[in-house]
Amino acid sequence: MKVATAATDLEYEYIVVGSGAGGGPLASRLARAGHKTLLIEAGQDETKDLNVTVPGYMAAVTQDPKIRWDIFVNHYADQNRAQRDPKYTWETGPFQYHVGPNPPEGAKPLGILYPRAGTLGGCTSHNALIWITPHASDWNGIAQLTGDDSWNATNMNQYLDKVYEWLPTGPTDPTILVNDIMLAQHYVAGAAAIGVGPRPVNAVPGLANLLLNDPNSRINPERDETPGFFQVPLTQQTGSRTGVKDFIQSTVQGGYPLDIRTNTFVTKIIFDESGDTPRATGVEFQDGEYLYRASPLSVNSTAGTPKTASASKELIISAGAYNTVQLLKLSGIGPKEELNSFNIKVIKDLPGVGTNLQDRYEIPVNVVHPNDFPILNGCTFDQKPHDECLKKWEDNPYVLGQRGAYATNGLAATLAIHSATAENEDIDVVIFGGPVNFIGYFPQWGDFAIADHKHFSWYALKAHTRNHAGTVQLKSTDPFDPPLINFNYFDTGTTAGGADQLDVESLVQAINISRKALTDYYDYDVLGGTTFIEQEPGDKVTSEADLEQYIKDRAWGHHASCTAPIGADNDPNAVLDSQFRVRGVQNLRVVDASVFPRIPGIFIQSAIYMVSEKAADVILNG
Ligand SMILES: Cc1cc2nc3c(=O)[nH]c(=O)nc-3n(C[C@H](O)[C@H](O)[C@H](O)COP(=O)(O)OP(=O)(O)OC[C@H]3O[C@@H](n4cnc5c(N)ncnc54)[C@H](O)[C@@H]3O)c2cc1C
Repeated sequence: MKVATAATDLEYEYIVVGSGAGGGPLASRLARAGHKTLLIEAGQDETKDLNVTVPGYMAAVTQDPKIRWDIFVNHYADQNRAQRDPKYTWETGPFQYHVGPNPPEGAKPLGILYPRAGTLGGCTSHNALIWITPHASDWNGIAQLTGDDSWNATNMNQYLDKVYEWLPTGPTDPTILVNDIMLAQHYVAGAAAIGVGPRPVNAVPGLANLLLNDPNSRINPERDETPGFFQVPLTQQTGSRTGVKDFIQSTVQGGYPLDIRTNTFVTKIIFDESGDTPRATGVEFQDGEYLYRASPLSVNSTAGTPKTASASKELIISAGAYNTVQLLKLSGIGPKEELNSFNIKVIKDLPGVGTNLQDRYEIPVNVVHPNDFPILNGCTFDQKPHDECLKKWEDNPYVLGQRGAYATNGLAATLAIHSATAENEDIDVVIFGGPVNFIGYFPQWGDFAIADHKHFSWYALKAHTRNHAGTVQLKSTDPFDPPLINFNYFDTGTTAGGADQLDVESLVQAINISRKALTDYYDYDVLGGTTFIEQEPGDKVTSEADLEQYIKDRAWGHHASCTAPIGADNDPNAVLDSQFRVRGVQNLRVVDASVFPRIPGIFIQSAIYMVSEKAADVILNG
């Protein structure tokens, strides 16, 4: 890969900061249009690492010290309340953690782990690969809010086509699943719980048929509202992870003028203030591995000397929902009071920067069987010579069905539901099933999730959540210090019109459906799967009130977004206009998960990729 090295090299037409879902496609498109473009990435290129390429390692990759950033967030400002979550984490030494109650003397409270990736491809290089495209209402909402018709869903379709030019996707091969009868029994029961299960005698072929249902169907005009049982499309091709990393690399290999500068951390945006309106002209950065203090390898890192790079046309910030906010604020773009309190010179008072933080709410029902799921036989998830599933994956590179368990993320099927408290006609809850013990994120969550092969989770995700009361604020003026992140969950966040309660009720309904799937499992005992015991929430948590408490204590999210939102011209909290331009300054845009006024769809990477393609179109074609 071509790498820009000396500071004197660094004059570009466009600079894009961050190579994730937002920055990667855009930088590639700008270069493919012939523009000299610099893509700056804090992390390094780990795209050949098996942790990244093997879908079955999707938990292991989030623990990889070369890739991971440990960000800790607060679900509740009240720490006593926050600590009701058994995932609440304490620091006992540098990157040494205690999880749960009774921390050792002197341990420092941190909050809830929010995994992030500092690496080429950003979080798309470590995410769970799930590919579910946005709802039409997501785009039409932005069109309505801004009066910019180019956001309407029909027009946005072209950007999905653009993404598919470089991103292969596909579901888990059904033959991998139907060989595991216990797993198949869970899946048919899930289908039965929502009224579409095959008859028991026809369970296995019936399941194979159900797994043909595509949740992203572009043929069904009622796709957004259609409940049912669906396959889960993944960002994979013949069982290897795909993502923007591939598009970036093929752009460089194709000889387009794209320079990638990895191990480079941008600390500040440079403005020319000589005119009436401040104009972004470039960035200050430092070279060095693992500079950000969220990286466990930062303990040994040393920053290089500060350098600069200039952009003659535009600078685009795509550092993700947390880091884009941090960079804007450190550069003088944000709420005046907060900037003043840190003695940061105000370039533009934009009160909305770092507000409006949104996410899903997710919650599991987990059971344990007395025996292992056969699909996981030989899987040790550790790349060691005894990892027979890796051998199978490596020995069968071309045929998806023969690559075995590692050719999937383990979450092969989902129930899609329109909950009783959904805001509109769209599906608003999905419930994924897989042979895993998933209870959310905490240090070493991946090891916990696959510590044995006996667990099964139905885990629910509430889409179109109503809470928009989260914040991202500076902790200090040190650019390597992660910011303060408060989600203000449920009744401590957006409560107008009973918003918090409506979201909780959707999740109670999801738990009840998950439990029905577990009851219906026994209707299919002709398949011969063994019995199980519910562990989470557990048989003592049954009343409505107890279920609500379980959800409020333990829910989590992993689609942080909306912190530098696009909005109407007359909205003082709108950070961006409908063309991604930062209001009140010139030559500066934001393109990543931050840009949404409302959290889109069910899974967010598709929406961000589409937005990135749209931004390229706007920048190149006006
Ligand atoms: C564990 C996990 C699983 C997920 N699974 C799914 C899934 O299955 N499906 C789905 O749709 N979504 C999933 N997501 C969410 C999705 O991957 C992210 O929302 C998406 O990648 C965000 O894109 P982004 O461009 O906003 O930010 P990112 O992808 O985070 O990219 C930002 C990049 O900017 C770099 N950067 C940050 N600050 C600086 C700086 N100052 N200087 C230089 N570089 C910088 C970072 O290193 C990073 O590479 C998951 C997220 C997590 C954490």
